[in-house]
Amino acid sequence: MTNSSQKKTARYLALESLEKVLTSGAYSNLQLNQVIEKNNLADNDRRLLTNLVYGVIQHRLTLEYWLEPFTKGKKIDDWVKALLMMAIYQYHYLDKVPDWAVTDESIKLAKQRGHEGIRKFVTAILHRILREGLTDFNQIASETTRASIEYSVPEWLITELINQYGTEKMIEIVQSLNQPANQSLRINTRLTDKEEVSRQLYEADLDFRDSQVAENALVLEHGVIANTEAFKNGEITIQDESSMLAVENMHLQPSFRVLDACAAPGGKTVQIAAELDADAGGKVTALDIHQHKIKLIESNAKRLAVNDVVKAIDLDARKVDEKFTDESFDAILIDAPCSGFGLIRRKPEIRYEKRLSDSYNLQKIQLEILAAVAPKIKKNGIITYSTCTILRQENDDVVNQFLANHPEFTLERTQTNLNLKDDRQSDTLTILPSDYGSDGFFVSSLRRTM
Ligand SMILES: C[S@@+](CC[C@H](N)C(=O)[O-])C[C@H]1O[C@@H](n2cnc3c(N)ncnc32)[C@H](O)[C@@H]1O
Repeated sequence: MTNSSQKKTARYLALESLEKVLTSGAYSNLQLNQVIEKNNLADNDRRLLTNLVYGVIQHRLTLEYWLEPFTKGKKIDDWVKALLMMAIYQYHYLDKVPDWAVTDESIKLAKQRGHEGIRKFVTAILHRILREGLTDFNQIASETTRASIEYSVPEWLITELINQYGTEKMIEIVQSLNQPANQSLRINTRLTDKEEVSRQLYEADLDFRDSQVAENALVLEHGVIANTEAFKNGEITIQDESSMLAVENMHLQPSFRVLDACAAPGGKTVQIAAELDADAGGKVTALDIHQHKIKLIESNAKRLAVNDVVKAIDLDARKVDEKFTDESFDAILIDAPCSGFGLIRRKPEIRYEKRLSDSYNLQKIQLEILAAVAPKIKKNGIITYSTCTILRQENDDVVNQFLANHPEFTLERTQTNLNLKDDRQSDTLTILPSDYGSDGFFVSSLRRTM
């Protein structure tokens, strides 16, 4: 146990966080936010902490594979295993930290957290690793198992990605998952425009570029958006570029009555709201099944000064019939609950937690939501169905099954903005995390024709 007078270093905090994520199912991003908020860390310590936590989780299967020959048959505590994985991660992936420093720091941590026996055990294993080196992946006979270990993605997901995209694309996708995610921002067009925001960011010394993917997006190359005046004033908000395409495809008009059926925390509700005008009768009704998330939508709307057109209600979208008459909305967004594989870069542990059966269970809910909401769109209106996953079970399969049961709808080609190359075979749009450095995302446009 730590002596409370000792300051917790970035490595100590990383180890604590890893234990929580790897063994108690904590979410890495929430855990990190909490630790960063609680401990007054210098910038470089914060960066090291984030790098270690994300890095070890991203490469978990690889690190376990490398560690296994050195701990074979030995029973070790979870935190000691996490400490050893963290050391291997630094030896292999962090060029800037010399091996001797990693070894010293790891042994110090072992002593701080454990007893003399553990210190000796960790010291012996680290010295052996440095002496003997790490096992080559070529020793793994099966190609899928090798890809699973090398890219640290469960074997079932490797197989599924090969089935859906082919081997070459699978490799591109899984390689991209361990790259840092783009930091993008959306311009709140209710308050400002891209030119004005660009001027402010330039003056604040932030490096940014135009988005290739979405119209009102900028991508930050360097710096922190949350400290800018534009963020504090609600002129910009943090949102992934690809996720902006759902609302950009709704073809909204200021007077529209809009339903956002799965809305919390409200990222897309506020994007919709920015297009509406209360004086013209515009309004977005935002539903979420979880009551505690409703206030997230409300505070988001307030922060971006669009609360005049937002009404948030806790309601299961499968029960919309209880509250709304048929054909009450000009446009509907179903940003469905999904497996979230498009977000692996931001939540690297997702890949280990889900199974293919989860996608099929979600498909059932997605179809139930679509079927319940369908009568609420006016004739000629569009239901935009989107997810942040890249598996067809929750995307094209859902759309095709819905269309098979609803002849009153047709699939319209989802528009791509700006410079996206458009060689799609399908009218739906799937953006892979390997395409533009954004999150993976799926958008489809279902027009009611009868
Ligand atoms: C992908 S998230 C939505 C993200 C949101 N559109 C945004 O841009 O910030 C899906 C949301 O659907 C909600 N949800 C899940 N099942 C639902 C249901 N049956 N009815 C309404 N909301 C549901 C979840 O609580 C979750 O907040």
